[in-house]
Amino acid sequence: MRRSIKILAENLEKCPYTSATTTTAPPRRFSEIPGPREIPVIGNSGNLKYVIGTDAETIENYNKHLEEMYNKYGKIVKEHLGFGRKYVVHVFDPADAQTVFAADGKTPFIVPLQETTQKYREMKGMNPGLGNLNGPEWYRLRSSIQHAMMRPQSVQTYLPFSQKVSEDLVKHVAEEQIRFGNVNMQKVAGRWSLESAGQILFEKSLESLGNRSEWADGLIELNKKIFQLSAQMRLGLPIFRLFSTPSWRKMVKLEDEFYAEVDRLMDDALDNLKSSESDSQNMRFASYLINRKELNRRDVKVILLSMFSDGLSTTAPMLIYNLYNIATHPEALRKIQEEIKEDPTSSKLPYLRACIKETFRMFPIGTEVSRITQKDLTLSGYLIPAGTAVDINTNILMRNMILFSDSPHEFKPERWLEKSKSVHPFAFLPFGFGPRMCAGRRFAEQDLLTSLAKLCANFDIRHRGEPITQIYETLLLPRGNCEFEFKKL
Ligand code: HEM
Repeated sequence: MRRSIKILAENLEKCPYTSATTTTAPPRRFSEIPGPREIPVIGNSGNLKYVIGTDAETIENYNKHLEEMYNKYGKIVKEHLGFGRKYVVHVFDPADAQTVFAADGKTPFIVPLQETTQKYREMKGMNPGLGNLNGPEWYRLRSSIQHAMMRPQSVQTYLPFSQKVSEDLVKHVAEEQIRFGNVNMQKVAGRWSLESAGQILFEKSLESLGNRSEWADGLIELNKKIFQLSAQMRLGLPIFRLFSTPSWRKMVKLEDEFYAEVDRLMDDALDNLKSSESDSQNMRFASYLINRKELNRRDVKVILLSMFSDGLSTTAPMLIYNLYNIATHPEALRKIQEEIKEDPTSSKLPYLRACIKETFRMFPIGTEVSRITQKDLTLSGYLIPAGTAVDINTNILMRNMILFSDSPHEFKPERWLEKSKSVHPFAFLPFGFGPRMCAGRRFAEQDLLTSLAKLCANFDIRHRGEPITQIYETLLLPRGNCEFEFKKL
């Protein structure tokens, strides 16, 4: 990891943002970090709006609250969460992000994205899963999938399945277009991500893009409700930690329903797969896992469940955001179509890749990448003691005026193709960084590239109506008109 930091840091001198943060003065005290006024018990004055008014609009605008804090207090802000919770330090400077990641060590510690899911799994005697674990148990499970998930060559094994899913998607989109006159991508993207998860994780078609689309819609809706409620409970009063509140009981019911379905899918897959002596390089994911001697069936299920639940809510919105950018920029669609026409079998597609990268920048799926520091650090000149929760606000960083000064809110895929333009290497972190970087990154990138290429090669795509924006529902999910017109070429 140190080497990758070194490589990424090669452009640093060119960045005005970084040099401003370099200082030799002794660090200032933690208590001096700027932030909203603190009120005993409640914590930050800013928390009041979440405690008093956990209405949907307040929660949905949490990302705007972060932006306001950045505008008001600057590139480092301290917030006390109140009600027995501790401080979180928000950083909005890529140089600080680099310092935090450099200190990650072999087992970076994180604050779980969904505390409610962690609590539910603990209550049921389940392992909390990759994205909620810390320490040696996280390391043991993560090491066992590193080879199969993170090496580009390993993920290539799944290319034929990804291509099959993209062909099913094209067929499904054409049918929906004829049937409804427009395609509701909120539904179709969810079915697509479920189908892809089935192929990768359960080694079979779930027929989500075929005759089981209603079943798929039900599971996706359930997952959406869990994310919405989880956002409310994360920002509201944390009474559910102590008592069984109505929200907690509702959450347990939703999670029960979700796990009953996923458990059945995992058991079906594992009962049908056998241990094999064949070359593990060419095995699909579940087969690869059951052939790992260090993993028992329970471990395999923990990994499958983590991958399933983390993948379901991320790739579907990313497909929608990509389609939106492409459909609202006809010249970009034309360039993608020309690129594909020139070399129909190539998977290089530099222009489409730049469009995807630009969409990750403009529509980040998460508000932050979190870490709990394991040693004392100096961030923006302030001393941060070990054990502090630090949120690296990727959402703000990737649309920052200084870092993307020419046009942070414009869709400009060309910025990723122009070699002369240097972007701070820690300003663009859609998948996080280091040993805890998104475990599904390669799958997500491959699926998006393959399916977007297929859609662009087959259709002229149009978006009309209310623009798509983002709202906070634990992740940053689409709001606006997600209906598209797909005209067969
Ligand atoms: C397009 C989509 C996606 C984005 C932008 C995304 C982003 C992220 C980010 C930012 C993290 C935290 C990384 C860190 O702390 O440094 C993460 C973690 C994770 N992601 Fe993704 N993700 C995506 C898709 C997926 C998919 C498709 C899967 C599964 C197939 C997946 C599985 C996971 C898992 C298991 C973790 C936890 C890793 C750990 O803590 O060891 N993600 N993702």
